[in-house]
Amino acid sequence: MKYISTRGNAPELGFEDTMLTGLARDGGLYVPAGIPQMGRDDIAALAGLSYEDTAFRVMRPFVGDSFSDAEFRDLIERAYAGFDHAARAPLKQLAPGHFLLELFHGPTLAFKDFAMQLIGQLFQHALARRGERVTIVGATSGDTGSAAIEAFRGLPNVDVFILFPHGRVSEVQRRQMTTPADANVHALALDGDFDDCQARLKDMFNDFAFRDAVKLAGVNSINWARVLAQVVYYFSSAVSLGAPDRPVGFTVPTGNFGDVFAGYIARRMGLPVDRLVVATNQNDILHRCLNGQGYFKGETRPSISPSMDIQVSSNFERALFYAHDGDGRAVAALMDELASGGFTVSQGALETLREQFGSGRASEAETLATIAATLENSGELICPHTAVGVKVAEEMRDPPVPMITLATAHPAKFPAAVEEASGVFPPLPPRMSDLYERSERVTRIANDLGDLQDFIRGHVGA
Ligand SMILES: Cc1ncc(COP(=O)(O)O)c(C=O)c1O
Ligand SMILES: N[C@@H](CCOP(=O)(O)O)C(=O)O
Repeated sequence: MKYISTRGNAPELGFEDTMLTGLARDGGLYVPAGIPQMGRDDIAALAGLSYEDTAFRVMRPFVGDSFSDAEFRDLIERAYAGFDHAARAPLKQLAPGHFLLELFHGPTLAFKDFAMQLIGQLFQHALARRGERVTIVGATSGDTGSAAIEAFRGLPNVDVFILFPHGRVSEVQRRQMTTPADANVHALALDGDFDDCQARLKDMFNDFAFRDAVKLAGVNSINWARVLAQVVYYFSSAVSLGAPDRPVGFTVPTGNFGDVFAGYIARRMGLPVDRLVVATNQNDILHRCLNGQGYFKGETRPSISPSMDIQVSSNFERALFYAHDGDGRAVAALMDELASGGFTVSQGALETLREQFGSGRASEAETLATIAATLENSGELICPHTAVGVKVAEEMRDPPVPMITLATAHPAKFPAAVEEASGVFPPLPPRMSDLYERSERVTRIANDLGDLQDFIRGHVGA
C-alpha cells in the first residue's frame, strides 16, 4: 500500500513512513493511492466480532507489510485494553431510529483515544525496531492534546510538545494536559486560537532544517494513521444496526474534519453509508462552504463546544483532493488561496462534495437546549459537541434509515456548559476524581514560530 500527497509533489511512502512523517514535504496530507474495498460478504462477516477483531480486518489492507499480522493484532489488543467499556464503542438508542455512538470510554474521555492509543503502540513498536527517536508536536483545541499526552507520556524515544490556545479549552481538558509529571511531556499555552496553533505546527513541518534536526512527527489528524483508526467504528456501529443489508446515516460533530473524513473513507471502502452529515457549531465555515458560500476564514468565536472552534479544517484538504479527482496541483492552488483568506469551490467540486456530505449548524442556544432536551427525553447526559451533532441529526435524518450521531466526548470534560444546560453536574470517572487537586505544569508562549522552535530545541531530550 502506497500513500501519496494531496498536493502531488512529495515522495510516495509506505504505511509506516507515512505514519512517522506526518505532514508531506510539499505541505499536503497523505492519502492512500487506492482505497481497499470491503465487499458485502466481508462486511457481513464482521457481525458479532469484537471491536479489536473488526479493527484488524478493517485496517489490515491499509497497513501493507509495515507490521506482520501477529504484530498488528497484538498492538490493536494493547491499544484498547485500557478502555472502560467492553464494547469499546457502544451504541445507545436515543429515540426511535436515532442512536448515539459513545466514543468516550477511553483513557481521556474523548474519541481521540481510539486513534491515539493505537498510534502510541504503533509508534513505539516502529521506533524501537528502527532504533530511532522522534519529537511529537501537536496542536489541540483540547482533546487531541490530552489523548496524545496519555498515549506517549514516559516513553524513552519520544518527546511530546502540545500547543493549546491559552484560555480557550475547558478546565478539565487543560488539567489533563498540564498535570502529567512525565519529563517528556510539555504543555504550551499559546497566545492565540486553535488555528494559530495548527498553523505554527504546519510552519514547523515546512521548515525542513528544524523538522529534520528535531525529527519532527505529528499525531494530529494530518497523520493518516489517525484517520484510519477512526474508520473502524463506522463499520462496527453500522454492522450492529444491520449493515450491509441496511444502510445507516452518520452525523459527526466536526471541527478539523478528520472524524467525518474517516466516515467518508468507510463509505468509499464499501460500507453502505446513507447520509454523512457535518455538524458545526457557530464556527460554521464548513457548513457555509457546503452551502456554496466558499471557504473563507473568519474570526473564530469561542463557544461552549471549544474543541470545534476551528476555521481552517485541516482534513478538508483531503476531501478537496477527492472532489478534484486527485489533482494535486488544483489542491495546492486552493491552499495557496486559503493562506490569503479563502477560496471559492468550483461548481463541479462543490457538487461532488455535496453528494458526499450533508451539513448543519447549531447555535449556542440550540446546543444548550439540546443537552436539556436529550436528558429529559432519553435520560442521556451529553457533552456540548455531541449536542451539536444531535441537534443537526434531528434535522437531517431520514427515517426509516437509522441515524447514528457520534458522541465524541464525555460530558464531564465540559461540566460548566452541561450544568448550565441541564442543572446536572457531570462527575469525572473515579480514576480521575483527583484531577482538580493535581499540580499543573505549563509554559505560556507567544504565537511566534521562532519562540516555539527555540523552546522545543531547548527541551528535546531534556
Ligand atoms: C469532542 C470533540 N468533538 C468533535 C471534534 C471534531 O472532530 P474533527 O476535528 O475530527 O472534525 C473534536 C475535535 O477534533 C472534539 O474534540
Ligand atoms: N478538536 C481537536 C483539534 C485537533 O484535531 P485533530 O483531529 O486534527 O488532532 C482537538 O481536540 O484538539
